[in-house]
Amino acid sequence: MKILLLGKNGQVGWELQRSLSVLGEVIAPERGNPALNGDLSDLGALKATIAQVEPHAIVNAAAYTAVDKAETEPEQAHAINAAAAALLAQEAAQRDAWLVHYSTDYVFDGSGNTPWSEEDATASLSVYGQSKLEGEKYITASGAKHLVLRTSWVYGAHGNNFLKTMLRLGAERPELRIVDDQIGAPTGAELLADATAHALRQALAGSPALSGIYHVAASGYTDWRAYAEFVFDQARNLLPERQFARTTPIPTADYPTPAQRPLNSRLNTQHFQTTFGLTLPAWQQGVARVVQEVLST
Ligand SMILES: NC(=O)C1=CN([C@@H]2O[C@H](COP(=O)(O)OP(=O)(O)OC[C@H]3O[C@@H](n4cnc5c(N)ncnc54)[C@H](OP(=O)(O)O)[C@@H]3O)[C@@H](O)[C@H]2O)C=CC1
Ligand SMILES: Cc1cn([C@H]2C[C@H](O)[C@@H](COP(=O)(O)OP(=O)(O)O[C@H]3O[C@@H](C)C(=O)[C@@H](O)[C@H]3O)O2)c(=O)[nH]c1=O
Ligand SMILES: [Mg+2]
Repeated sequence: MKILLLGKNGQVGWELQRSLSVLGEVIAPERGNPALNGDLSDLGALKATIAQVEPHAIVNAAAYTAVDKAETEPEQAHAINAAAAALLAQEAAQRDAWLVHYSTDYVFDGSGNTPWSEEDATASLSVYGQSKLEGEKYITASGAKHLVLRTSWVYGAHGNNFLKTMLRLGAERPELRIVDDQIGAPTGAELLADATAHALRQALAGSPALSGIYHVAASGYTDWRAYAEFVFDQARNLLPERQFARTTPIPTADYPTPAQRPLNSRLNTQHFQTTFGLTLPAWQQGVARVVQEVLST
């Protein structure tokens, strides 16, 4: 079993190097390596890499994830999140290989307050979300066997994310103003990588009928301010001698950003849990572990 992993140095890619290793040989090219190039902005090189590896499964954890920057770099976001996804799907279809790909809560407009299901209508508010949505559409239309895993608010000890930003800023400043009207589930890169490996194992052994879009996120939900407050509570318990910022809740209108973000990012994960027989734990569990890991390094 050969698995081609793209984006090995990202939050999720880093954890996939570990979690996929029990399924077979994981080949994870660096981008820009002339011998085996994993650059998603070079479609010719990407095609050659796939031809050289002849994988049974392609797992794509690479993406353009700079949400605000994407507003002024739509071509780059589109190239990585949509055009490269289309090529991966085409190459997977030709070889009858599985394609695992990640998408986002930002494909939704964030209306209402109930969790979004897979079949709910998409309407992205941002360039990033639109580019991810386009990538999804290419994949689902390609005929390739696919697992498109939509997730939310990813964090991990490795890489950049809101949790680590909070620990850094919270140690420097007395007060942080944080939005409390955007709700969602912080999802650990470790959880996502483990869930991916379990689902892919079943997909490889099972039927193409498992092919589809799935929502995969930790259970429960919070808002960004309450999430930050939980992070600081954990941090204060671990390091009582240190000071961490107090947080002040603000509405999204008071925190202007280039990209508009959905207010309701909750994802209904029932379909994923029942299809693959997995239980997605409460978001607090992984956050507590990663706070501990980050503060001990
Ligand atoms: N982060 C989040 O909160 C969420 C992420 N997702 C999705 O989950 C997936 C994984 O995200 P996450 O791990 O957080 O992302 P990261 O931003 O941590 O990692 C993305 C990786 O993609 C790589 N990459 C970017 N451009 C290219 C390129 N042209 N060629 C090759 N590699 C490239 C980056 O490389 P380099 O390090 O060199 O820049 C980086 O290692 C993505 O599909 C993302 O859209 C979904 C919901 C939430
Ligand atoms: C740093 C900071 C952020 N915020 C707000 C801004 C924003 O609404 C929210 C989160 O900020 P971030 O920039 O970390 O979030 P963002 O980069 O938009 O995170 C998103 O990334 C992409 C890749 C996804 O797919 C999404 O699921 C989501 O995780 O917190 C504050 O209110 N105060 C602050 O001090
Ligand atoms: Mg970000």
